[in-house]
Amino acid sequence: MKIRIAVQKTGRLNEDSIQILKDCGISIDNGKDQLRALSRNFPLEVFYLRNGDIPQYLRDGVVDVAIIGENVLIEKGEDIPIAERLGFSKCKVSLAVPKSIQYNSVRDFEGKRIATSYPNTVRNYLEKHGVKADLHIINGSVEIAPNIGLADAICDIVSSGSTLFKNNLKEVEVMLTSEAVLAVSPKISTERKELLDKLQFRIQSVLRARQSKYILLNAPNEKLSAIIKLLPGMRSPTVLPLAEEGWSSVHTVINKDKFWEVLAELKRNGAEGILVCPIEKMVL
Ligand SMILES: Nc1ncnc2c1ncn2[C@@H]1O[C@H](COP(=O)(O)OP(=O)(O)OP(=O)(O)O)[C@@H](O)[C@H]1O
Ligand SMILES: O=P(O)(O)OC[C@H]1O[C@H](OP(=O)(O)OP(=O)(O)O)[C@H](O)[C@@H]1O
Ligand SMILES: [Mg+2]
Repeated sequence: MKIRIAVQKTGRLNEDSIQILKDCGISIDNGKDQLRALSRNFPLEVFYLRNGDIPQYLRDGVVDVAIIGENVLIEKGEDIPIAERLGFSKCKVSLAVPKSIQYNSVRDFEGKRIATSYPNTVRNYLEKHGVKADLHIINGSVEIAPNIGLADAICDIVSSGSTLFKNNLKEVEVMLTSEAVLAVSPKISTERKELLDKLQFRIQSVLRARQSKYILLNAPNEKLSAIIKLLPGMRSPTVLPLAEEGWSSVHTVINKDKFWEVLAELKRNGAEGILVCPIEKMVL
């Protein structure tokens, strides 16, 4: 019995999807042009597919789980449950208009032609606001549509905004935010659900570790209580005596985004020799 996972064959999600499996200790025997591969050390079979096709494979139960952009699920897989948010490939799906247009509100889209690869998302959003527009469905290079007279506006993925900028467009409505997710087939069997639980346990340990740093520092004993107050830690920091009398070493785990804020405070309170190390896995 194996759990069957779909990952994107080529594109934005491919590398990070394989990396997260690797970080979970799952090695995949992989020929570059293979569409299907097995893991050597986990009961897992990988299918390399187009992101846009994955919702249907999940619905049909042809694969059990998938790493997919949440935006694609919202567009064509609202019936498919998400088991885990994976924290990479973060982006928005937005409406944009030519820079020169004076934009007031979503009502400005009434009767306009909108080019997009996300027709359901746009339709639902506009319907919610009581607006009717004319959708022009295209599969790529959407941002060029207004410049060639194909549409008045577009709806597409926005990340840094540089594609919009280069095409003289401005973002006017953010319809949704997205990241890569682990999605589950509604038809997954009980046995494969058990394998999913094992996989998910590993993924959670990896994601938690990615969010955290292990820090070590030295401090004179009389400063310890002030320093410990600055450090949240998993339970409470470990304090070990240094060989030099009157000094201790403090070890703890800290959220990677909080670290820089705390660093200056630690130094001000007498911490020295501060080391910050990555964590590979973290189980609570
Ligand atoms: N510029 C971006 N920044 C961050 N994430 C993005 C960006 N563009 C796309 N994504 C995310 O990555 C996913 C895959 O995008 P990509 O362009 O590789 O594939 P695609 O052409 O949409 O799909 P397919 O695999 O069906 O060809 C998107 O659905 C979205 O979730
Ligand atoms: O805001 P930005 O950082 O510029 O990113 C947004 C662009 O990225 C994606 O295209 P991608 O590069 O994946 O090309 P594709 O159209 O071939 O999928 C998306 O379709 C946008 O065009
Ligand atoms: Mg793309």
